[in-house]
Amino acid sequence: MSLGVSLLSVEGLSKSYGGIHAVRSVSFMLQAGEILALIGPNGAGKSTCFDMLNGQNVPDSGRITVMGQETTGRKPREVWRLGVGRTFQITATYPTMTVRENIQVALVSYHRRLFDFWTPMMSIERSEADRLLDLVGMAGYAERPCGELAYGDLKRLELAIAFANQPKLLLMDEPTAGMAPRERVELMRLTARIAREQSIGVLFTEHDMDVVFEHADRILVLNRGSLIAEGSPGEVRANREVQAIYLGEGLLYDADHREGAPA
Ligand SMILES: Nc1ncnc2c1ncn2[C@@H]1O[C@H](COP(=O)(O)OP(=O)(O)OP(=O)(O)O)[C@@H](O)[C@H]1O
Repeated sequence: MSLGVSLLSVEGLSKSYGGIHAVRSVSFMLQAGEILALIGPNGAGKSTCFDMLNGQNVPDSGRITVMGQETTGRKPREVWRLGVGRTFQITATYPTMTVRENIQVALVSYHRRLFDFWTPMMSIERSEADRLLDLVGMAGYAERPCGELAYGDLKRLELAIAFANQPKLLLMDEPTAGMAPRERVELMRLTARIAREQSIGVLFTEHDMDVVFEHADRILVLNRGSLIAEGSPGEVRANREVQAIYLGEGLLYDADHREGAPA
């Protein structure tokens, strides 16, 4: 992991809806190759934060900087063009097209190539599409229609599509939603491996604490719009305020009951 380069810098980000302070003066940094989790109970402000980072929502105040360029309030496509990729909670692929064609469409879009009527779609960016399929362990799926894929494979395809845009920063809003527990861990393991190999920074939200604590280098905890904790998985687990928040949801990691802890 190449720490030192600040890929993303967020300073004093705030957003209110009427009287609801969805996000209150949130600040944090993300380095290249770092896997950062944003967690918090329902309504904590995670999605609002994400949407401001990817341009879908305009902050009331604060500043977002990606690789030295301010992106605050920029449109999603502009943010994407600066190297900020994203994956969606709901899969967004073309079911009647093959797996390879879905990646080819993303590559054509990324390179802004117009369809020319004399070049069949099948031949454009084919080798790059196959390289990306190989990257996510789906080389054998290239000719299969997307609509036939199991949900876990669709998620891996989406990851390949996200990497087709050569992101420097990848935003993943609940990437493992709807997946079986074993598949969740595998998807995040795959994401983390590729991100570290290619020095891509990843910011993800996630409700599954096993996924968070196993894969995040660092964790940010939001509660009622405010950042209440930030640190390594060990530090966040041991944080009293974080434990108290998750107590009601049965996710408490009670340091007092760990082996060796004082009674
Ligand atoms: N468009 C909106 N209009 C009004 N209130 C909103 C809007 N979007 C979010 N909120 C409110 O802002 C707060 C933060 O919501 P947000 O969806 O960002 O939380 P979250 O942490 O992503 O929650 P979840 O884990 O349930 O997805 C909540 O109180 C929510 O009701």
